[in-house]
Amino acid sequence: MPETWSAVGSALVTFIFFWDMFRRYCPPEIRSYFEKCTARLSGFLNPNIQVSIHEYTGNHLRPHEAYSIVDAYLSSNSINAKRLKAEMAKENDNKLMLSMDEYEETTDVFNGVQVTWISGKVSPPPRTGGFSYYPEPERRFYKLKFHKCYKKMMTEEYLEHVIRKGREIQARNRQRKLYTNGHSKSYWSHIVFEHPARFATLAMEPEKKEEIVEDLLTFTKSKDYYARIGKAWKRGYLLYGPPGTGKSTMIAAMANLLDYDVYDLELTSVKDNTELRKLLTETTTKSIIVIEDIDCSLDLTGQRKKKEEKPAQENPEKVEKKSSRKEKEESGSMVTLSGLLNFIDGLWSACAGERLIVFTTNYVDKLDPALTRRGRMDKHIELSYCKYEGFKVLAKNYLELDGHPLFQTIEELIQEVEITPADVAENLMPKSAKEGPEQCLQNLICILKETKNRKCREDKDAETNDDAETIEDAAAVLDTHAM
Ligand SMILES: Nc1ncnc2c1ncn2[C@@H]1O[C@H](COP(=O)(O)OP(=O)(O)OP(=O)(O)O)[C@@H](O)[C@H]1O
Repeated sequence: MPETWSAVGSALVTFIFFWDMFRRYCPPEIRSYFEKCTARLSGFLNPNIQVSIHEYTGNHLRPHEAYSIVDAYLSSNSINAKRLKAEMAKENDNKLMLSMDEYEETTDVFNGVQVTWISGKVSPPPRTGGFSYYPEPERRFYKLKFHKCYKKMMTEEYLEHVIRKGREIQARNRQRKLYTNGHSKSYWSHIVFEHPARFATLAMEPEKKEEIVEDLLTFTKSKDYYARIGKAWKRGYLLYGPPGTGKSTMIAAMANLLDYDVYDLELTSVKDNTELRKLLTETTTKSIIVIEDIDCSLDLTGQRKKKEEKPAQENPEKVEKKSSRKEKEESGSMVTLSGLLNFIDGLWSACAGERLIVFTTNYVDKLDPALTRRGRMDKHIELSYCKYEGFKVLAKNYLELDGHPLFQTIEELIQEVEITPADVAENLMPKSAKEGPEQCLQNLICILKETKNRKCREDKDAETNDDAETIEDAAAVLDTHAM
C-alpha cells in the first residue's frame, strides 16, 4: 500500500512539473490550440451548460423580479417539476461564500427536453475588519441547466414561456390589498383585502348591474383608446343613495371583479393639499381610490357658496384660502375643494396606469357641482331601496332559495315600502338555529307590513296637518275680512 501511494505521489509531482514547463515555455499558438482541445473534450464529456437567467432577462426584469417570476412558475402544480434538495459542497470563489444545503434542483420538461433549475441563496462573506449593524442581505438566484444543443430554444422560447406563465400565476395568487391612511397618518398602511362581495351577490336590478359590469370591463380594455384620445386612463364613479343600499359593497364587488387594490382615503386625516398629492402619487396602478361619504369628509360643499357670497372684487383664491384656514381650525385638515379637483384632473393625469376613483355620498344634492361634473365623475350610479329583483338575489344569498310561495306576498309589499337592502338582508338572516328559511321570510313580511302601516299613519298625519293648516289659513283670512 505505501508503495502505491508513493507511486501516485511521484506521478502527480511529475505531471505538475511538466504542466508548469508547458505553460511557461510552450509558444502561445500551441498552448491556445491545446486549451481549445481540452475545452472540446470537457464539452463532450459534460454537454450541459448553465446560464444565469439575469443574462437573458436583465434588460427588462430586475433580478428579484426574475427570481419571483421563476419561483411562481416552479411552484405551480401544473408543471412537471420535481424538486430535489441538493447538498452541495462549500465553494469559495473569492468574492462570495456559497453556503451548504441552500441549493435546490427542480426539473422541468419543455417540448420534450429536460431542463434543470438550480436555485440558491448566496451569503456575502463575513466582513473583515469593522462592524456593521446592517449586514448585507443574502442574494437569491436561479440558474438554468440544459444540454447545450438546446441553447437557442431554452434562452428564447423556454424563458419567454416561463416568464409568461410565471406572471399569470403571480397574478392569480396575488393578494389584493386594502390601503388606509387613517389615524392622521401621512402614509398608507395596508391589510389583505378579502371582501366576499361580488356583482352576482349584489341586490340590484339585473340590467343596471350588467351595465355597470360592462362599463368597468370596457374601461380595463381601453388602454389604447385613452392613449389615442389623449386622456389619462382613469374613470370616476359617483355612488349615491341612502345608507345601507350597498355603496361600500359595490366598491368591494368592483375590486373583486377587476382584481384591483383599494385605497380608502380618509380625507379628514390628510393635513393639506401637499399631503393629499403625496398620498395620491403613491397609489399603484390597477387600483380603486375611494373617498367614502364625501359630503361628510370635509366641508367641500360650502366653499363655493362662500366664494359666491363674497364681494365680486375680492380675489377668489384669497377667499378660498381664508375659508380653508377656518376649516383647518375646525377639522384639523387644510385640504380644499380646489386641492381635490386639482388632484382629480391634473395630478391624476400624471399618474400612469389604470385607476378608478369612487366617491360615495348619501346626499348627492349637497355636493359641489364642480366635484361631480361628467369628466371628473364619469358615471353616476344611484343605489336605491330594495326592489323585488334585489330581494330575490338576497334570498338566494342568505337562504339559498330560488323561489317560495311567500315570494308573491313579498313582491306585493316591497313595491309599496322603502326598505334598504341592508334591512332586507338583516331580516333574512336566521336569528337562531331553529329558524328555517320560511320563518326568515315571515320575519321579513312582518317588517314590510310594519313599515307599510307606519308609512300609512305618517301620510295620514301629514294630511291631517295639511288640513289643519288650511283651516287655520282660511280662518285667518276670514278674520282679516271681518276686521
Ligand atoms: N345592494 C346590496 N346588495 C347586497 N347586500 C347589500 C346591499 N346593500 C346593503 N347590503 C348589505 O348591507 C350591509 C351594509 O351595506 P353597505 O355598507 O354597502 O351600505 P352603504 O350604502 O355603503 O351604507 P353607508 O352609506 O351607511 O356607508 C352590507 O354589509 C351588505 O351585507
